Amino acid sequence: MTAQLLATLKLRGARVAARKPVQSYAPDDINTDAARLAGASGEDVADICPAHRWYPLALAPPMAAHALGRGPVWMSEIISEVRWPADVDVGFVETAGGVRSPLACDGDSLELLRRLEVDQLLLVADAELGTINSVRLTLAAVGPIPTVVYLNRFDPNNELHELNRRWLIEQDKLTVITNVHALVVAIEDTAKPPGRHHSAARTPAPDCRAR
Ligand SMILES: C[C@H](N)[C@H](N)CCCCCC(=O)O
Repeated sequence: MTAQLLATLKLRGARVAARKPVQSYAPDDINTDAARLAGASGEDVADICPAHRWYPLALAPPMAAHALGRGPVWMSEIISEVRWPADVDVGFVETAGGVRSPLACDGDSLELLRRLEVDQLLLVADAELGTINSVRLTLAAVGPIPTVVYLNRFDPNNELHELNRRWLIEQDKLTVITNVHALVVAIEDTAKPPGRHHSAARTPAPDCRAR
């Protein structure tokens, strides 16, 4: 979804950039998140996610790093590796998992958003049963960051999807978007260049003891 969003913004003339500070993925996944983002933004994939932050194992990144025998992942390091080109209108930071999913031994996606001073959250949620709970829990964790909720795989003919959408708008007073074109318009209306960024195991525990 982020890749489609980037590609559409770019087609409409915006200078876009994406960052994925760390990625983990199934070893047979040849189209990683960073590769998809690079295909959409036109950037070098290593600018999106440095090669040494690729962990080919479907676990949270610090767990994957440990299981692969790689060094520990630290928040300060992955944050210091996030650099933006000078001439960008909209920058996206893509996290991994949910906001409380570990990104590093000493921090999660929520901490990344805070430390990067993200000024807008694009919360991608499933349109299906359970979405209201997960949206509410996420927003409770995140606190007062302007947020757009995007309901992924929304089918307007699906009554549950439509009831979920209306509940989040009417009861929770959220901005809820269900198609990429409406999302593009919302982002174009509110985008600020990054600097203020925009956005978005069964193995042994990782060794996070020593730096
Ligand atoms: C491998 C997968 N696609 C993601 N990159 C990692 C998701 C980690 C979730 C961890 C958790 O919250 O328990």
